[in-house]
Amino acid sequence: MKLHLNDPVHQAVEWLSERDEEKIEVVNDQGEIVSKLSKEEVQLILKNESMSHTLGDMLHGQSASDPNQYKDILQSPFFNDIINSLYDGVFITNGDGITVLINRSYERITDLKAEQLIGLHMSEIIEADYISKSASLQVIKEKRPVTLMQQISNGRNIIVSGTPIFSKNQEILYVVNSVRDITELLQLKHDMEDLQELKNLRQSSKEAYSKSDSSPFYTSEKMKSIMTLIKRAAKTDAKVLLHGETGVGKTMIAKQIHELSNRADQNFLELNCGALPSSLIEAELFGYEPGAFTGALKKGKKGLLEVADHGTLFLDEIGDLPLDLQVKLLKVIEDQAFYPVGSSTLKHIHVRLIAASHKDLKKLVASGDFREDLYYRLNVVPLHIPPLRERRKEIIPLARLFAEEFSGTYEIERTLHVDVLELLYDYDWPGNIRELKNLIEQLVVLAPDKEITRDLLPEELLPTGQQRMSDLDDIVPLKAAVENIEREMITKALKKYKTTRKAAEALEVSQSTIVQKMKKWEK
Ligand SMILES: Nc1ncnc2c1ncn2[C@@H]1O[C@H](COP(=O)(O)OP(=O)(O)OP(=O)(O)O)[C@@H](O)[C@H]1O
Repeated sequence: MKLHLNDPVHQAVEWLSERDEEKIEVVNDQGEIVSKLSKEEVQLILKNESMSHTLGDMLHGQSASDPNQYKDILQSPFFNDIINSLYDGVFITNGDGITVLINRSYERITDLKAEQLIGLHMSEIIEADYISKSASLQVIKEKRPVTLMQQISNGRNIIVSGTPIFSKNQEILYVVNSVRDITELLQLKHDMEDLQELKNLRQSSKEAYSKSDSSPFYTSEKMKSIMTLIKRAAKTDAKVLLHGETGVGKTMIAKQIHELSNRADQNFLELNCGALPSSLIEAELFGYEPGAFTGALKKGKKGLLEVADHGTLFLDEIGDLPLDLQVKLLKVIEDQAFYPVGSSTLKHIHVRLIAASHKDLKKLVASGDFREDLYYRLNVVPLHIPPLRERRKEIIPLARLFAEEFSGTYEIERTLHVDVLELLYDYDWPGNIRELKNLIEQLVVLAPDKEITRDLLPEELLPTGQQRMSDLDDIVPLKAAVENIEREMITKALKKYKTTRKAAEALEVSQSTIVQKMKKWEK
């Protein structure tokens, strides 16, 4: 015979005493067996229950009054294996707030051991300063899941989410807390990001290696949009003013503007206004008549303005042009004509001017070092060329291009190991593309094997803490050693001061010395 959950308890008592059966089956509305009760169990429960209660009340009451029924589960090896395999910490208290179980991850995160905690009430754990506050006590008080931040005695911050487990009559049997270390969470997030970065890097270097045509110029979004402007400006005769740190490729861009313009089959000439003294700049720009000044060529010389007629003249480091020459240049722009030094014959010209500066010309105007009228004349199309570190996407394709180029020049095939590419990518390149190009040339020449590996990289490219001591035992010709030190010091100064002028000041040499040396290393 079966009894229903709604049948009174006394019916079960009577039924069991009349028959000789061991167990009675209790079913629900669907006829499913929900429990099998023995005589002993019924008698035991009867001690606490009234005879008028139903079997349903009795069964629910049994779970409420006996949390020990879960004790076996909590102590079973299988359950412990599961709990210990979790990455998150687990901390379980009973409904009174007494610790009954913690897993290994909790021990790892908090440095607290099970032996220290099991059996202690949460308030004792707080009192002992093991934790700052208890999620379990709050869960017990509020009878709902709670998430809070706790500080642990080892100094870590953790997030605890406590969830109550209720009996059928809504009493809390246990509180299960899952615990996460915030520092670990952040670390995981960083690891994920690093992994993604590395994947992108390997992907982009793979793509770069598989490209057959070597034209990786301007793969970054920044440079692509600058190229759009360049193409537009190239179609006109508008003057372009390029601004950007040394070595970012201003000269190269000026050449491209020329090549994209309808002057492409005429001359493109360049004058570095920072590398020559004022009198020589004047002679270079305007040319001179025979015997115009001491040391002048006998037959005179055509100025760049004249040679560049119908073509393009690129005035690099325009910020270094002395004020008296600024006035003369302004006049050339206004008149489209000039007098060579020592001559009374006016030369009419039709030259496109492109100027460049690593200095902020607006500031020079403000300080009175650059004429405002000339600034506005030159600044028709202003273009800022970002430093390489702001367009890192280009580092790897460029490095690869230079490695190919120099492999061809020196007739030795050299490729860059992916570790090297990663370090190149991470470096800030104070000397920009020029510095990158110089380094790759050095590496191609010096690498003993086909693949260029990270041990050949200069110290400044290695992550901090992995830097090598200079190999002082190597004997090299003194000239080469001095040059290496010069190069190292200039690179360091450029990295620190960002501009050739400030680097020159710090190294107590002229700015043109630095520019000349960098250009020499480039060759
Ligand atoms: N996009 C590029 N692709 C390949 N090589 C480049 C690129 N941009 C620059 N370079 C190379 O980098 C070196 C430095 O470039 P460039 O002389 O144009 O820089 P710059 O900004 O004019 O420097 P400075 O201000 O010192 O005159 C040159 O050897 C140039 O060929």
